[in-house]
Amino acid sequence: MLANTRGFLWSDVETRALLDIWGEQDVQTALDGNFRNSHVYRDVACRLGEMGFDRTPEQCRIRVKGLKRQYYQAKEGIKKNGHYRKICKFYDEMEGILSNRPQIDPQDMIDSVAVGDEALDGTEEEAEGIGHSHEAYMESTGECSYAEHTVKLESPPFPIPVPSSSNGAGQRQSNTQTKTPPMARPKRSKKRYTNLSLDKLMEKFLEQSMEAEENFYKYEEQRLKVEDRRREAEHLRELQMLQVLGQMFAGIASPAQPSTQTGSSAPLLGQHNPHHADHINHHNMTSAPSQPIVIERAFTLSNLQAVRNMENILPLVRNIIPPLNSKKHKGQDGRVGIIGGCQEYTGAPYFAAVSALKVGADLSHVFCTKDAAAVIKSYSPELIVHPVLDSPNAVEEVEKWLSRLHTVVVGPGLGRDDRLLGNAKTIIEKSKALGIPVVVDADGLWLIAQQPSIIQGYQRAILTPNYMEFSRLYEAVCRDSVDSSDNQRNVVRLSQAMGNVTIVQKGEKDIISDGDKVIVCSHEGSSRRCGGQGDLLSGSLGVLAHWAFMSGPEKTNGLNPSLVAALGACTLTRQCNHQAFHKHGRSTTTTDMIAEVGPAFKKLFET
Ligand SMILES: NC(=O)C1=CN([C@@H]2O[C@H](COP(=O)(O)OP(=O)(O)OC[C@H]3O[C@@H](n4cnc5c(N)ncnc54)[C@H](OP(=O)(O)O)[C@@H]3O)[C@@H](O)[C@H]2O)[C@@H](O)CC1
Ligand SMILES: Nc1ncnc2c1ncn2[C@@H]1O[C@H](COP(=O)(O)OP(=O)(O)OP(=O)(O)O)[C@@H](O)[C@H]1O
Repeated sequence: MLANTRGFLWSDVETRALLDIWGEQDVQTALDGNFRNSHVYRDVACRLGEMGFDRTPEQCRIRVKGLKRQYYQAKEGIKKNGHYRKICKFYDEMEGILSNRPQIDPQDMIDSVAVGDEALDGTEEEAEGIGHSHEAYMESTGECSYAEHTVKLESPPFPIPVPSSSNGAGQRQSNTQTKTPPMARPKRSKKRYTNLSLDKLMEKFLEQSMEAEENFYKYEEQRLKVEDRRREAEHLRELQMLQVLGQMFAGIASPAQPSTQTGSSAPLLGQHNPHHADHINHHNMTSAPSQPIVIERAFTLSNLQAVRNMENILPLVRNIIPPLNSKKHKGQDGRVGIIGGCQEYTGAPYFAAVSALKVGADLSHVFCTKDAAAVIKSYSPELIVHPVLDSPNAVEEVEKWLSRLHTVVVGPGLGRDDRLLGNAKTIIEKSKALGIPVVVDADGLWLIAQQPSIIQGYQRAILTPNYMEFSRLYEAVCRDSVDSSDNQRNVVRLSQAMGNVTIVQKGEKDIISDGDKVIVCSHEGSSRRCGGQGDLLSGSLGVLAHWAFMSGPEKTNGLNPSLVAALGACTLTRQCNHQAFHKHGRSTTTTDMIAEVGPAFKKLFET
């Protein structure tokens, strides 16, 4: 369990908050000289919680341990080669805290590692600073990469000499001795040999650390280049297609509509387009030079004439809806899997799964914990409920079904238990390997905020954060706080940082972006905000995403299928809200909205 949370990302803001608390005089005093410090870290975690950061005492302790390790490594690095400071991002903060404490010479730490049990006589704080160097290094890499990008440090190719310690003095070293400044320390002839070789070991260790770090960045750079090339090729294809479409539209444009065009010539590159509708705005927000702007031109050309308001873009959603006919068999119009549902939350997965059915999926599966399954089944006989998510072989159980599913929706009612989140992570990875569209909502987004790379760059992923979930994601990925004055820019920026994964930021207006284009949906809903509306959205989106990806570019007018699906799901959810509110007013619940899915769908997409 702990292993799952250990690597989870700490944002800079969170780390600074931790350091502020940990660096306080009373905390330091409590830690000083105390071998057992769990009560102190309980207090630290509690205070961190009051600041809005949900961390366990153990996570705080491990994070501090990693930071101390980095700090001592950096300090040692400065002594040795003067440019090792970069390994410790929070060097100044650590220096401010630790320099006020009794000095511990890094060499002492090395000595202590070599003599093993010697550290036991020091405080736990000191022992933490020196032990588990590999783990600490792995943590240190969490500073500049995500958990799965940790750089593995090779063990030294030679054994670390551990002197036999039959001598009691060799086994135990007093507290004061550990803290004695190196100059005043009595010489220990027996250890001199050990110290010398450990010096070399330390140098080698530092060299390997830097080499590993350099390699990591090298590979990361290569990976990004390959990704760029792939995206360029994709853009080129899109461009060609859109140009053809643009020409077609230009050819059929009637002279009776000259006011909708910017003249016979195409709009200037990057020029603001005055014909953007109030409800739906398409912007190419990419500041990259030629290609994306040309795409905007082609895109705008075709859409200037076809898209003027919400009613005009709905045909794209209509296009992707599979026709009903008697030749089809059960399952063909969609088999959706919801990954979520635990003891506390049984409504959310039910809402998502049943909404998927009501939109038009043929089969809707829920993969939940054992204790949630009977409850969810009792809500609806239409759902296929698998009580597997907390079983020891959860992933294998889900995997049996995965290849038959068309979409998975991860997160509604999942909860934040580490084991369930770990299983959800593996299920996402397996879905990606199968190319299945993945919608991530609610607690699934919590997981992604901890480990964005799970979904980063997967273009069939759609994330549906509410404002809170968005801020959490944004801070974790962009290492910045959201700019509340420019939501569209925030959404584009997050999408780009996530490798053009589609983001749907839900709210008063839903902002949808794939990092390249933005759609703003402000279809009329209501002011009733009962819980579960987001689940209706994610379940509907699951089905629409499958239909959109199945349809092909001619049906979506070259627009990213994720954008079309997202616009459809947002519009539908808001319409359901509108209709339900019309009937029930303040007493509207998500169940009332689900009852409106059929009529709302018909009104929006089938008339
Ligand atoms: N019937 C069921 O079974 C349902 C189960 N559900 C399931 O519950 C689980 C947890 O989901 P969650 O959304 O409550 O958790 P999380 O994101 O931590 O939010 C916590 C706090 O964030 C805030 N906040 C929220 N939205 C905001 C906004 N738009 N703008 C600003 N702030 C906002 C708000 O803080 P407050 O206003 O209370 O201070 C809130 O208390 C998840 O599995 C989900 O699927 C739901 O689907 C509902 C139906
Ligand atoms: N202020 C608002 N005005 C109109 N519609 C809104 C508003 N806020 C949210 N919505 C709509 O409600 C739907 C769900 O968004 P919401 O922010 O409630 O999600 P959520 O918090 O994830 O929901 P859940 O309760 O399922 O966790 C979206 O379709 C969104 O468009």
